Amino acid sequence: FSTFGNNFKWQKNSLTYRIENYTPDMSVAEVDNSIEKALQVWAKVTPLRFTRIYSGTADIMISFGPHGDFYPFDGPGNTLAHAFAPSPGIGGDAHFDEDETFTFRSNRGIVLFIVAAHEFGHSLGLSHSNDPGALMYPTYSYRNPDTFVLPYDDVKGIQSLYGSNPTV
Ligand SMILES: CC(C)C[C@H](CS(C)(=N)=N)C(=O)N[C@H]1Cc2cn(c3ccccc23)CCCCCCNC1=O
Ligand SMILES: [Ca+2]
Ligand SMILES: [Zn+2]
Ligand SMILES: [Zn+2]
Repeated sequence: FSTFGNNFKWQKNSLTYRIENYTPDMSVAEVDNSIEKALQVWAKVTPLRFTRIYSGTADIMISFGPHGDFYPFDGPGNTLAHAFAPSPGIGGDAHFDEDETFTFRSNRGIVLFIVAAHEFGHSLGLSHSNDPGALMYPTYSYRNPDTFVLPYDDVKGIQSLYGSNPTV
């Protein structure tokens, strides 16, 4: 695993997130569920807790499609999404490329849950791993969201920043 360094981590365990808009590829409920599960992947192994807000500025602002920062997207395939390391403002935000076809669990598209879990790794301070089985490996690979378990390399990485879950 690798991180952006110890000064690129949240100084609080309670974080807010906001889903600013939706992809037409999936139902609202499927997008909400994919995002919530992707955040729970990280909450399960750390003291981090996530609260959804519906207006104003959240720590993690989630959006699909054109979004006016310096990283325009690149059409279907290629880069699927990007996210910013912890910091005020755009830090933590996750942007998904609307040119992708996102799916809930089908491998006939890009599984939003997997991409979101990877992006939130960045939002929390992880950069890439060279372990091909790691969630934070630089390239996407299909995994069934219903049976997904966070690989150990990613658990070590996130716990190196935030420690383990005090309730288990
Ligand atoms: C890990 C993801 C969830 C997030 C990362 C982006 S990020 C910033 N969050 N680390 C991602 O999109 N990686 C590319 C990397 C990539 C693979 N290829 C590419 C061809 C061109 C450009 C990029 C790529 C080869 C062809 C396959 C293209 C489709 C899949 N794309 C990827 O896996
Ligand atoms: Ca793309
Ligand atoms: Zn962006
Ligand atoms: Zn990445």
